[in-house]
Amino acid sequence: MAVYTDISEDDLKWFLTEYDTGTLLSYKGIAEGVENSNFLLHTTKDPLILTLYEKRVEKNDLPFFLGLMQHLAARGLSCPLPLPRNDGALLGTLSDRPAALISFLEGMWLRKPEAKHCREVGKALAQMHVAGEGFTLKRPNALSVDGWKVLWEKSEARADEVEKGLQNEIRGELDFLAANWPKNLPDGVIHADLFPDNVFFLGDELSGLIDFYFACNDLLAYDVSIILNAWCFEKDGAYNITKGMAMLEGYQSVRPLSAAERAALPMLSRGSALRFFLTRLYDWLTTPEGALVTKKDPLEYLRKLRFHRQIGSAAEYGLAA
Ligand SMILES: Nc1ncnc2c1ncn2[C@@H]1O[C@H](COP(=O)(O)OP(=O)(O)O)[C@@H](O)[C@H]1O
Ligand SMILES: N[C@@H](CCOP(=O)(O)O)C(=O)O
Repeated sequence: MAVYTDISEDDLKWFLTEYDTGTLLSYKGIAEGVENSNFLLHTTKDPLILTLYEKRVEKNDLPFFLGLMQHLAARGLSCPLPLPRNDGALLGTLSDRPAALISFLEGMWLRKPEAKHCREVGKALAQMHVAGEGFTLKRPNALSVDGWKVLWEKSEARADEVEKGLQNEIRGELDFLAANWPKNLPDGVIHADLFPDNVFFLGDELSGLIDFYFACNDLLAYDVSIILNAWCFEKDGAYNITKGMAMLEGYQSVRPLSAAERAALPMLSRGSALRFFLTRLYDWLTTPEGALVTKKDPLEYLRKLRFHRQIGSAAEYGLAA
């Protein structure tokens, strides 16, 4: 699932009068996704995605997300483009939610990505980092070290229900990362959630990136650590160095990592594993039984975090010297 808010056909038709979309032929809710309600619309013109922004998305951040998609698309990155209303605004209101129409991107996400796909993802992330230069709006990363503490405080008391000993382990990890978090690395606009379900392929060719709703300004190499975590581990928890090597080669074919970024990669990977552990843990503990949304396993990211703790240098991820 992600259809948290239902819409009526009459309300949708009324909403569309503000846009140059052609006539509505059909619409349906999209089951995938976690954060927002998404619908696929067929009209007499191009197909469109309608997104209703739900409670975890801060309304004040929407101009950043939608403006970023425009900025990246204008610089040649394949990503959805928000459709302006007749008055030029990118946002409207539907069923009492902020709502936007964005272009439909062809392709589908890969359930079993291989090393060749990881190379394409690395390359596309670097292209996004380069294309993001010059984007003037700013959005600090709410899910970095300070945000992790806030999130942890909401789950801490019940953490041992998920695994005994977690309270102590995570407290120690947060203190360690706060004391050792890298500074003075190159920063810019990062995607911050470039998981397999947010990258579309047509055959083996990457057709585009979606879901910019965690995008923010942060360390570029932190985004690299996120894709290593999201793409390069197998279902049994093993790190696949062939995938890591391909991904890092793909990234560096567009934007070579500096020596300081390379050295920081194990720490950044530890941090990004903790970040996804914490959001998943919070959702795990708070999503009511029977809710239609599929809960993601926090322990998957705890295992990744433990793996990164014993990494000596980025060469162990497959980073060429
Ligand atoms: N621009 C798009 N083109 C095609 N499909 C899309 C597009 N945006 C979203 N989708 C579909 O909607 C699903 C959920 O979108 P996503 O942005 O990941 O939602 P959420 O932010 O709720 O996680 C995607 O997996 C995809 O199937
Ligand atoms: N990628 C995150 C969850 C966010 O889901 P998305 O559907 O918005 O990409 C995770 O796996 O924990």
